[in-house]
Amino acid sequence: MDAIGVLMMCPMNNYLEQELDKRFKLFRYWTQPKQAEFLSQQADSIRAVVGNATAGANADLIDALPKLEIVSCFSVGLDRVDLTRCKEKGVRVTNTPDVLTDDVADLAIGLMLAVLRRICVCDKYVRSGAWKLGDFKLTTKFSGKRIGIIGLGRIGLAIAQRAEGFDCPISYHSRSKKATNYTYYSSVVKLASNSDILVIACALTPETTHIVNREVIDALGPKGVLINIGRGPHVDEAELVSALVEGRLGGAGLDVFEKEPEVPEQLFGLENVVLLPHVGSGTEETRKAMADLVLGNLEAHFSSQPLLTPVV
Ligand SMILES: O=CC(=O)O
Repeated sequence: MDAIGVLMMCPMNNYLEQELDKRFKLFRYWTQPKQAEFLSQQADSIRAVVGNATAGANADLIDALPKLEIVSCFSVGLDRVDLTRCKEKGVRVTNTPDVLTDDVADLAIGLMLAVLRRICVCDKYVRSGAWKLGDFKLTTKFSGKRIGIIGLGRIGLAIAQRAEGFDCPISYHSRSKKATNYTYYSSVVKLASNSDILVIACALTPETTHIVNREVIDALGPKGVLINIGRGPHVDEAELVSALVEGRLGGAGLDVFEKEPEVPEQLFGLENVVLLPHVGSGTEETRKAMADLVLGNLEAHFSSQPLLTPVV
């Protein structure tokens, strides 16, 4: 039997790439100089697409691949996959939930601590020799701060559980109230006005795009801190930047940006902002577990076994 054609959309993980190469006929989309031509030439041999948070499968790609059976995402977020088109065409979709929850939640707490305690600025202070000239200024206590979480799914819940260890009261906003003792707000603005730290941990959908807008930022206020470990487009970034520059927001810890890897340069000089290059799940352990899930889903699909983490 001919090897099964798998199209990988962009470089994402060396181990995953090597294993795909061993088990399938792997096409690397990013190495194709003429992608439209390549797609029409290989249209009949590609049966799977492997995408991630940067490049997935949009309607054009799905339509260009008539033999496509499965999109296996090396990410938990599926905002780069046209799920509606996949459903229409009977294309299965999988992602990598659970295995990355700890890392993303750990990083969210790390960002809160880094922003409030100015950890990155302190590090620069020591390295630059400034400490010899005087002590670092006082910062803001983290333990006990009121945490508001947008999205109480797996990751939101893991953040809440960690923050409880710091005696932080937890509230949340989600589409519906959950069976928990945390305080529920049906409005994001109300959540923000009752939080010291607002964390974005929901999926990116048309409904959650710019869920953090000027009104929410103003409700969080000049002492409030925004943490985004979700997706850049959850936040109206132009509003965020002006609020930070004008001192209308107390600080921000951002792992994601609207047009990453482009990051607004106005943020570079701000001490109350911590900027990370979308590394929520970026540990050796977790990326290996994510790769194994992608491979496991593909193997299951092509041997007619139940998918490990089906979405569609
Ligand atoms: O951003 C990363 C993911 O969705 O897994």
